[in-house]
Amino acid sequence: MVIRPAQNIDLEDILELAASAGTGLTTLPNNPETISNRISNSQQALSQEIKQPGSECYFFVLEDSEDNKVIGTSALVSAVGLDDAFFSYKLSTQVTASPDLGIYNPHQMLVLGNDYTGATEIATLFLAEGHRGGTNGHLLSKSRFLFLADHPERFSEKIIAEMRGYSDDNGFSPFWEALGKKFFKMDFAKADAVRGLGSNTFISELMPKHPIYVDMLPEEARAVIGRVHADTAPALSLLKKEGFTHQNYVDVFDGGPTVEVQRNAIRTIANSHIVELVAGEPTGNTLPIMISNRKLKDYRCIVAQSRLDGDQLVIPQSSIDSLGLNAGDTVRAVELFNKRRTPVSTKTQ
Ligand SMILES: NC(=[NH2+])NCCC[C@H](N)C(=O)O
Repeated sequence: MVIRPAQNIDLEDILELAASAGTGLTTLPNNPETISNRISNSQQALSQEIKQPGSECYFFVLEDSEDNKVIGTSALVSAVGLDDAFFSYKLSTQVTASPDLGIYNPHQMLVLGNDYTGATEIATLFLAEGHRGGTNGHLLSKSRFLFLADHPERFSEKIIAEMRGYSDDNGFSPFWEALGKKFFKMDFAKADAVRGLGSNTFISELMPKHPIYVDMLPEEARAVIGRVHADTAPALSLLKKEGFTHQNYVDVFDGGPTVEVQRNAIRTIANSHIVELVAGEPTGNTLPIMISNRKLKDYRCIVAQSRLDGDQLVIPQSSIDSLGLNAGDTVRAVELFNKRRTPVSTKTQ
């Protein structure tokens, strides 16, 4: 299993994954034009010298190198909201009180804003059913952090993840039904698909202009504010272990949580080391180690069983080959599982 940048030849495999992802995985639409633009944007960013984050998207795939099949996707957007406004709802508090009457009422309000403008977004995490569990989901998600660590000038200090919000098996979102639908006059799948094409202009045009009092929404909608899609729960728990926290921002369409972290606080980055590759069979107690070759266009990231306790990392020659490196080259490596926790399966984010 190898992480590498997406290429044009992956288009068909990626569309197959997109078709199986269903509604709500906004940035992986089943649309050939959007996906192929994203691949080109990514290829271009990887071959340019970039000194500060812009609207680049780095699009990665997880390839099963045995049959050259792409089984997962993930991406990094350098900075959101620079070409187009990036919207979130902030859950803020307003207190109305009348001490004379003995009435005290804290209200939650949904306030529309662009507070995450300029932040780096991790997105588009999807792993084919049948490959979930084990190390794949962790490699897909966390390889982005090793990439961030080696190319900091391309990204912001603040990293966010919009988690896919709650919707049922039929793609029905109670939050959308109660709120967005009244203003957009379309169902959730359609709104999510339009957003997936990459433009947020219709959000500025159609979203309600005033804050929304949460108390005035029906119970079914209130209940899913800040809740994730069932397939996304493992991805959220992984990000929380990396240090991401929820600061009361939610998605404007489905109420899913947006989580954030300062780049250098990300555990995978903080615990990673630059080490020299040695070809061989590791001895003693080995653990899954995530290893990045630290490159751009030729970026590769893998997991190999080894031990990370010095300046050198012993892995088989075949693993060195899949990184496109030679013995003696340096890599960035980290134990894949924080604090040796048991793996959970990761599906979508
Ligand atoms: N429906 C949502 N809350 N979508 C937000 C984005 C979900 C996911 N992070 C993605 O990249 O597509």
